[in-house]
Amino acid sequence: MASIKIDCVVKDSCKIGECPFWEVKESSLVYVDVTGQKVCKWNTVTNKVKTVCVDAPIGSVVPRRSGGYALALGTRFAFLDWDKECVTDIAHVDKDKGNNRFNDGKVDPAGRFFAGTMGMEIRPAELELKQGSLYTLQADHSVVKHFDQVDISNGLDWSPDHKVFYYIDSLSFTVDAFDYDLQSGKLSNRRAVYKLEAEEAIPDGQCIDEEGKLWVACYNGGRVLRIDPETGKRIQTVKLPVDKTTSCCFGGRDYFELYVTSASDAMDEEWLKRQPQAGGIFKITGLGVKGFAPHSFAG
Ligand SMILES: O=C(O)[C@H](O)[C@@H](O)[C@H](O)[C@H](O)CO
Ligand SMILES: [Zn+2]
Repeated sequence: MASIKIDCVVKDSCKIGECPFWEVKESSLVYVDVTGQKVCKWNTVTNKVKTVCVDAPIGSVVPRRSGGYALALGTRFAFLDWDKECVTDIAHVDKDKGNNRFNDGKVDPAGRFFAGTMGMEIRPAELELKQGSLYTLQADHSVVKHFDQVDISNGLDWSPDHKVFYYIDSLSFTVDAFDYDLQSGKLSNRRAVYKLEAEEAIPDGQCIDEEGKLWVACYNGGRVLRIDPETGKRIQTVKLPVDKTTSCCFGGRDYFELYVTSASDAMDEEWLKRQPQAGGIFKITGLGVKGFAPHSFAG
């Protein structure tokens, strides 16, 4: 097996880099800076980062079949025309919760956009609890609410056979699974499949590989974990040179590279001096396993 290599490939520092996905047609990585209020695209060929500023904290960006992107922005689902840098609002959630914002999101294999909300943080992981919900934006632009009582809605993905939905509510310190009905988009039978150890800190973003194992980024844990959801065991730990690893996705040639986002928010000068790459994007090669192309929102 090739040895694992970790490179900081984007040095421009995000406050909270999040929600990366690979865009094959431009060999680019698209991601957000949540509190920096930016959608970013790093072109791996030109090595340039292009950003579009938005008007609220942005939880997630996903590709859209008809072109451009769908966003979970503030408490709105919206569309982004990348070339015109134009955002169009589509639907509003959590109208009764003025202090909420969207967080992580991803598109299911049928083209539904899943994204969850949370209360606004005073500091990382310090917020009013149980304010969040998990939502789906359907292809017809209607919104479905799956459940509420969420602390920090975070990483999500689907099993390779599409029968299981994996989900992280960060402050439960577990990775959960639901039975998934792809036909209806309904979730049932919630259970925990992995409980984080103390040094793994806070579970944040996640993605699945072709073997059905989960890669979980650990906020304040400076690592990504590979979890076997069938056995509930951790198979592998890959440590990174920054503590605030936030999310990950597969990309690059044949989806063999794992890209990891990170945050620099709430780090003092001394901490930033020790970890000057905080907020950067990292590429991990040599894992010997590949992931999937992202799905695009159908509407
Ligand atoms: O990266 C995210 O998903 C959130 O936007 C962050 O706010 C972190 O999850 C949180 O700070 C960890 O506690
Ligand atoms: Zn996250």
